[in-house]
Amino acid sequence: MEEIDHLGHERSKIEFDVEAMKIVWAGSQRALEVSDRISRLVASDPIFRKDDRTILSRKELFNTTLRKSAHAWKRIIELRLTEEEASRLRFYIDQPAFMDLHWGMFIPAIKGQGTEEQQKKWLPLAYKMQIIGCYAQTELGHGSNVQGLETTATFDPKTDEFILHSPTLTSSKWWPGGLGKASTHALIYSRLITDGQDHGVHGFIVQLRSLDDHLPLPGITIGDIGIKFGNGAYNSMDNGVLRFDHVRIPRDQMLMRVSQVTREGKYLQSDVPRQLVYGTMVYVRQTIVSDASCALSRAVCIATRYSAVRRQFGSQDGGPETQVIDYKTQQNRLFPLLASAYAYRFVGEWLKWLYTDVTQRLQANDFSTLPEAHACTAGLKSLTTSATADGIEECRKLCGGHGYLCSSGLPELFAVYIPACTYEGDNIVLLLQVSRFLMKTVSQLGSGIKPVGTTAYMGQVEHLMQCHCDVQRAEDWLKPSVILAAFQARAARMSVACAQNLSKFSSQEEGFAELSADLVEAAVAHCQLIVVTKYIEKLQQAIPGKGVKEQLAALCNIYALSLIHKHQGDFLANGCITPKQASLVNWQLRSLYAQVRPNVIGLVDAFNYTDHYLGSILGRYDGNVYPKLYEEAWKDPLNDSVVPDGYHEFIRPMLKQQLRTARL
Ligand SMILES: CCCCCCCC/C=C\CCCCCCCCCC(=O)SCCNC(=O)CCNC(=O)[C@H](O)C(C)(C)COP(=O)(O)OP(=O)(O)OC[C@H]1O[C@@H](n2cnc3c(N)ncnc32)[C@H](O)[C@@H]1OP(=O)(O)O
Ligand SMILES: Cc1cc2nc3c(=O)[nH]c(=O)nc-3n(C[C@H](O)[C@H](O)[C@H](O)COP(=O)(O)OP(=O)(O)OC[C@H]3O[C@@H](n4cnc5c(N)ncnc54)[C@H](O)[C@@H]3O)c2cc1C
Repeated sequence: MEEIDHLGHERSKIEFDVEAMKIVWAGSQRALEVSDRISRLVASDPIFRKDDRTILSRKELFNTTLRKSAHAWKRIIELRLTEEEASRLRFYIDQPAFMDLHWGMFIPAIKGQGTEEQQKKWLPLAYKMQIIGCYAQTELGHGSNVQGLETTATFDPKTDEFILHSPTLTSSKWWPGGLGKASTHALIYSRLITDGQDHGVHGFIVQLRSLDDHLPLPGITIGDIGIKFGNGAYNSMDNGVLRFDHVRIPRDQMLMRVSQVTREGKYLQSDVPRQLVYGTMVYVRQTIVSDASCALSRAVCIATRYSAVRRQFGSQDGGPETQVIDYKTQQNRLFPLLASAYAYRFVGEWLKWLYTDVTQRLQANDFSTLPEAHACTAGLKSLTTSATADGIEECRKLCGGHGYLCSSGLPELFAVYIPACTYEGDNIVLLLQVSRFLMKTVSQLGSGIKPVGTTAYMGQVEHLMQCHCDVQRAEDWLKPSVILAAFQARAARMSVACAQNLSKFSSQEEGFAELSADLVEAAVAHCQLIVVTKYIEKLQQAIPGKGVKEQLAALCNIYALSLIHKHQGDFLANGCITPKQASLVNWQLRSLYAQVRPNVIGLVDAFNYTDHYLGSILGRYDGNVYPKLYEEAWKDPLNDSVVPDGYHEFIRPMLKQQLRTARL
């Protein structure tokens, strides 16, 4: 029987080349080919099914994680998948697992902080999965404040070993993914003590479990920290707890690229900056920005398709009711999220370039761009994950009641995504790092040090402090130069205001503590400017395909103007725009919504997500929502029997008792 495309009418209205847009979204024709092939491979393999995840017990869920990970590894070997293909495989399997930490943090940490000799010894074992590693930094008492970690690694010159110890309850390692049940090894961040002196936090490779029977090695207490938010979701991950009781490791298991301990116990600091100990976090924060565009685009794809299927009110003369996507309020909530998904995609691409560039420089001992890379990764990680978490929840609401069903895919997506606002650095703590960087930049203005990179706009601070926005008609808001000038003026004015207010305090520290809420807002303004700038730069490149660039330009304008609307308090209070110009933003936004409306199904089809990956009845490609929702309900285990278990024990006696009371 031929399948009916319930969204066919929508697809017939699309005004641009969706196939060409798929290439832009994937990054290249080759990336699209890889993504497409691997997504189909995963969707067609029954071991990777995920429709039962929310009803499995924790043990069953973890067992599926182990099975899927082992099967994925088998397929990687059998099919000789490249690193890119393997990473796509993990993406489409779509189940957080210990493998993420092994490949995503343990290996990068050894690469970034290990000496050549250490890399030669450990990386081949890790690449072949002969050991499984995790990244154990956070403790029960400290996560954000890395310098406050309490685990100690004390050098014993008699035996040429470090003694790992957890001196307090709060020093227990707590949270590391993969630690609880799967890992054989861990990168332990702990205070280095030599000759009674504390040298601060350093990384150590420590074996935790036997490679023969997986039992914890002597002196090691280890387990899972317990069930986390939401059904399914991040509970496939074995986040763990770990304590050391005087565990000995050889000296050469301290990662020694940044600093070394000699055979005699002497502590040596190399020319490499200490902050490189934090390098793995910079790497992962960069990947999290691209992940944000994936998570947001997934939610938006579901909400957009469903909004085109769903009809409510507005029927005239017995005709069809209005598609909810045609309500302006629905568009005003949904289209900026669609635009944000594209914006995060492009800023993620740029951040990847920035990270590659800084890594090459670090290898050549050029550390000049490290502060900028830290500020950009920290700030953009914070901005994009907060907006994505809120955006997923908004998409759930956009789907009305059915969005609350697990079969919509949105509750699980929300539950699995929200810890991104916390892990790899709490979002507020990270924004405070950005504001520190901005305050330093402002304090150096006029000193001859020219601001570069993403703070180059501060070089024109005098102009930005008093310039006026050049918008008279709504269409003027479509000019990239006008948008950029408004965002630059807002960011510069907010940073300068913070710097001026800071100078009123007797100490920088006191000022930072008192003004931290304002500082965070200045950091957000700076990060939003980066996203807008990188999107506009993307549009300056050649982008082939009929109508593709026009759609991307419309989305760029929606992204920027919806932010001006949302933060108009900042723009107005700082005198960057007038109230009249703020109202023209809304006029222009409405016109942009009308422009993209016929194309939105094409814009979400361009993500090229399979129904397996979306995991949502509301977001099905064919829009066949109602029969499938109805079918799905009957699969619930509660419907296995017509009369529920427990009827005789609880319901019947209650009913009978009421009967007796009524008779009395
Ligand atoms: C199937 C097989 C294939 C599989 C393939 C899989 C691929 C998988 C890929 C990816 C998957 C990844 C999955 C990841 C899941 C997420 C898991 C989550 C893991 C974690 O959460 S790990 C723990 C993270 N913890 C944190 O982020 C802690 C946050 N805190 C900090 O970062 C710091 O403590 C701080 C920055 C907040 C403060 O540090 P502190 O030392 O006190 O520093 P300051 O005094 O403030 O600053 C001093 C100075 O240093 C600069 N600086 C700080 N940090 C950095 C840095 N990272 N880099 C460079 N510089 C830094 C700071 O700006 C100051 O500079 P200044 O002196 O002002 O010039
Ligand atoms: C799902 C998940 C997976 C994780 N995986 C790992 C892992 O694999 N390895 C690992 O080592 N860790 C991991 N973590 C730990 C994670 O990195 C930390 O939880 C995170 O860095 C936040 O630190 P915290 O818990 O100490 O938060 P806290 O710092 O205690 O934050 C609590 C509150 O205090 C506020 N706050 C803290 N400091 C300041 C400040 N200076 N100014 C203003 N406000 C402040 C925060 O904004 C927040 O609102 C994971 C966490 C989660 C949730």
